[in-house]
Amino acid sequence: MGLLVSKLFDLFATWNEGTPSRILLLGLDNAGKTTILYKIKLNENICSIPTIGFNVETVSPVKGVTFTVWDVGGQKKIRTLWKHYFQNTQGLVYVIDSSDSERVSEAAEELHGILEDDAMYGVPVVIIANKQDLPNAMTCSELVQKLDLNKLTRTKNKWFIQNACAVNGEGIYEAMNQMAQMVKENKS
Ligand SMILES: Nc1nc2c(ncn2[C@@H]2O[C@H](COP(=O)(O)OP(=O)(O)OP(=O)(O)O)[C@@H](O)[C@H]2O)c(=O)[nH]1
Ligand SMILES: [Mg+2]
Repeated sequence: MGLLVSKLFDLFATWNEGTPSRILLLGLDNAGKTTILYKIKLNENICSIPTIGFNVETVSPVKGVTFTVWDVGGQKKIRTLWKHYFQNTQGLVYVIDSSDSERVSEAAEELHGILEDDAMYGVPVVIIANKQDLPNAMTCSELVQKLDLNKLTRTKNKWFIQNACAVNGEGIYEAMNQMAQMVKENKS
């Protein structure tokens, strides 16, 4: 009997691993979300246009891990649509244009707004400090301050910040690997 239960448990674990986790990819317009999505999916630099609506792709950025990634347009007038994608989200990837210091407070406000929603309670967050190739890109430690990331711990969201450059792919694997770990920890 014990053996049967153990076998069933293993079977369930395998099945559960194969189920894609639902990941939401958000951030202000022009942050680089769509560029990141297709870098992961195709390992190519696509010529992106601003997203009106969303893109969704199933990707396997890390061995043994499958994500369904929802990339939702970030223009101000369509950010009110973000909340319709929150339900059942298992991880949030929040993308920042690190060279855009003028809009970093707007990016912070939107991030905290997302995480105030009940549906996002406890959802782990990976912040991608994108566009590190551009001059005057803010560093991760600057962004921790400017985005007030320590507040997230108080709202029960584990977080991690990763430097990246979507155009050459630097830091993208690391960000996804971290997301995979955090989603796994959150499930168990
Ligand atoms: N220099 C540089 N440019 C980048 C990087 N990542 C993205 N871009 C450029 O930034 C611009 C916007 O990228 P998108 O991926 O379309 O941005 P988005 O976040 O999807 O924007 P919306 O769909 O409007 O919300 C494009 O011209 C990209 O080529 C990066 O790491 N470095
Ligand atoms: Mg886009």
